[in-house]
Amino acid sequence: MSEMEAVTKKLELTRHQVSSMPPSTIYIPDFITPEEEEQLLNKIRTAPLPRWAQLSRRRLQTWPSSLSSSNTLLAAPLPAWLHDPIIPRLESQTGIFMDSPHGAPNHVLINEYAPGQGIMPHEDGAAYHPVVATVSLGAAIVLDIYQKRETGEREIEPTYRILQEPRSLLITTDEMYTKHLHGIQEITADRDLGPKTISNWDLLGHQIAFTDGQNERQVRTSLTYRDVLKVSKLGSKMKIFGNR
Ligand SMILES: O=C(O)CCC(=O)C(=O)O
Ligand SMILES: [Fe+2]
Repeated sequence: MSEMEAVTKKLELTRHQVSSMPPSTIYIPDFITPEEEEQLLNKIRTAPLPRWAQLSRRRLQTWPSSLSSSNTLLAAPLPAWLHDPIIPRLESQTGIFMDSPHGAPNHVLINEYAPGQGIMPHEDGAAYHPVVATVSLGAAIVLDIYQKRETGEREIEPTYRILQEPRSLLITTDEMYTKHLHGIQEITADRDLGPKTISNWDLLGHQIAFTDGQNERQVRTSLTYRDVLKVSKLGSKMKIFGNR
C-alpha cells in the first residue's frame, strides 16, 4: 500500500470513530453479511467439542492454539474460515494491523455468551500488540469500558458503554487498550440504551432495534482477532533441543 493510500484509509476510518471516546475506538456496523455470519456460526457450532473450553461464565475456543505460559504462540496458520473474509477485509477497510509486528492477526478467541453470562472487567495484557478487532455474531451485547485509575484500580461505573450489534466490527487500540478495562455484565437484558448512555449510538447500523432502550440477551458469539507478539516455530524449538 502506498503512503497516500494509507492516509486515505485513515481518513475514511475517522468516519467510524466513536466521537465521545478517545480517538482509538472504531465501530463499523454490518462489517460482514448475514450469510457470512451464518457460515461462521456454523463452523463454530460444528467444531469438535474438545475445541470448547467451558469457563464458569462462558464458553471459549482458541485458534490456532492457546499461548504457552510465556505467552508464546506456536506458529500455525488460522483455519481458512477464520481468515476469509475477515482478515482481507480488515486489511482493505481498516489497515489497523499494518503496523503490528506480523502485519496481520495471528490469533482468534471465540467467546460464546448465553443470556446471563458475561466476562469480568479485565485487560487483555502484554501478550498482544495493542489492537483488538472484535466481530460480533448472533445477537447484540453491551461492552462496558472502565477507566483505570493511577493506582491501577478500576472505576466502579463504566465510563463508556459500547453496543455491539451482530455482524459489527469493534476496534480498540492504544489507550483504550492500555488505560482501560472492559467487561460484559452477567445479565439477561441490557437496559437504559440511548444516545446519552451508549457511546456509539450514532454509529449503530440498526438503531431502530433498540428504540425501547432494551436489548434482551440472546446467545452472542464474538471473534477477537489479535497479533500475538511472541511466535515460535516448532522447527526452531527442535534446534534448541538439538543444541543442548
Ligand atoms: O466478547 C467480547 O466482546 C469481549 C471478549 C474479551 O474481552 C476477550 O476475549 O478478551
Ligand atoms: Fe478482553
